[in-house]
Amino acid sequence: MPVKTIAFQGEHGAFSESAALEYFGSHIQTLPCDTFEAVFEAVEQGKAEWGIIPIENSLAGSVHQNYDLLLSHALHIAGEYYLRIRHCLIGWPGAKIENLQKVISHPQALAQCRETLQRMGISRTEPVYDTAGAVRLLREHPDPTVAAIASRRAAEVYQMSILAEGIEDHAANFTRFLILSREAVAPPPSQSKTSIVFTLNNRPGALFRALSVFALREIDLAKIESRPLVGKPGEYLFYVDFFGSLADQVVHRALENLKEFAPMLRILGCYPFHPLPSS
Ligand SMILES: O=C(O)C(=O)C[C@]1(C(=O)O)C=C[C@@H](O)C=C1
Repeated sequence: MPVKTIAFQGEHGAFSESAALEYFGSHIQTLPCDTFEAVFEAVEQGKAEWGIIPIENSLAGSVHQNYDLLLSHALHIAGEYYLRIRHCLIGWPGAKIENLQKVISHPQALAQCRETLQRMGISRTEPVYDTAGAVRLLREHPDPTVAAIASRRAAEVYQMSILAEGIEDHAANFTRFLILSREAVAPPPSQSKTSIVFTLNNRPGALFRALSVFALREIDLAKIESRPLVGKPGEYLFYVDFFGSLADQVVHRALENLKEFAPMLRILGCYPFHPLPSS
């Protein structure tokens, strides 16, 4: 059986790569990409069968750029995966936490460890495009006063020392990843989630009315996110995830109802739901 290629943003050792390996299994080939946009393009152009992107974190919140990319590209959400994010403070062998002057990492990782860094007396941080890339940079520029935040795997890949482990501000630190594909997966009959995006005409109660199409049918919402509608200041796109499958009559009826007054409605994907693991 040919090996499947999964595109992810970052370098070998990134959390996105760990999520891909856990979701698909270790027999896959991973394709590092510089940007999230490049992940979407790799899947569109057939360089990878699937893509994997972070969409939200339980401490630092949503990855807004990926909501925007879901809209500007025609890929489908084919799955989701929650990864427990355990951050390490990684430095040069012999480096000491008390001598650190700067910590570099992906902005999401810095945000997830902000309070711990403060407690350690480290106030200077610098964003880098991914966590594993921060460790590689550290390796290329030997300096015992600089450390990176990344996974244990990244420390192993670049053979650097772990100065502290589990430095996230809260142990319940999970990032939800989405799996992207060119083709929509067949709606799973049960235990599914569906993701949609829609616009509304701004009038009193518009969002209340939109959400009532789900509430009246007892469809359980999982997440709502709003993003600016580019070109129409003051207007928004609403991204909603709910429990249920496109194969369910009740979901079908809710979406037909929403279409009656939503100027735009797009289904981003219907996929097997992945439970949040316990921390
Ligand atoms: O930099 C990485 O290792 C990534 O995979 C990116 C990313 C993110 O963008 O949220 C993924 C998981 C963690 O939340 C921190 C960083």
